[in-house]
Amino acid sequence: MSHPMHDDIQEVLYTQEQIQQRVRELGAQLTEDYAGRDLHLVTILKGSLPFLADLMRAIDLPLTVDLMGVSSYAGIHSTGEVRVTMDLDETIEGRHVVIVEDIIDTGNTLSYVLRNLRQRAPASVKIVTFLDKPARRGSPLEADYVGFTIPDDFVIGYGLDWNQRYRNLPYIGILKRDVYAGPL
Ligand SMILES: O=P(O)(O)OC[C@H]1O[C@H](OP(=O)(O)OP(=O)(O)O)[C@H](O)[C@@H]1O
Ligand SMILES: Nc1nc2[nH]cnc2c(=O)[nH]1
Repeated sequence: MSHPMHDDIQEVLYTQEQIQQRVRELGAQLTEDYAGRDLHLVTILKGSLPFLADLMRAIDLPLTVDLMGVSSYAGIHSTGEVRVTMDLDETIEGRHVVIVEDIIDTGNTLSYVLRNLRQRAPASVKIVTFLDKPARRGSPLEADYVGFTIPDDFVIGYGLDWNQRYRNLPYIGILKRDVYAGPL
């Protein structure tokens, strides 16, 4: 059945089933790597919420979760200016932190978050990102765990937005050019 939201998609990159499979694999890897340690997941809002919700249930360890609101995109463009919209609730000092991100693109957001979190003296910091788009990276930045490496297209769904919309698409797709090239 046709639906306006789905009509805006040029191509489906990853289906719901492919996403779930890959998240299970990432969860199994983290379960192995963090066995015996207290894992603290720090999620970067808002795009990472669906990934966090799935990933945390795929990790078979005692863990804790906190949220940090960070934003830098307007439409399809990075403003280059990272804004903290909500700070963490708990201290991360002495804790084993894994940052949960939906996508690393230019790397601006995570470079900022890494600098910010390292000042708080955690025991360790690693990064898990569901998507990695290395083509547009400004400075070298590598995630420790990556779901999928994608080409240089603007993607939406599974939490990822365009102007705050499409986050509820259950799959990841490429947005049609005429959607973001046209009037809002
Ligand atoms: O590597 P970068 O080029 O910095 O891009 C990646 C960031 O962009 C998106 O966040 P956005 O600013 O759109 O906020 P949101 O998660 O609330 O949508 C995404 O969730 C990442 O945090
Ligand atoms: N929705 C979305 N947000 C992003 N932030 C950085 N890159 C992207 C992208 O390709 N899609």
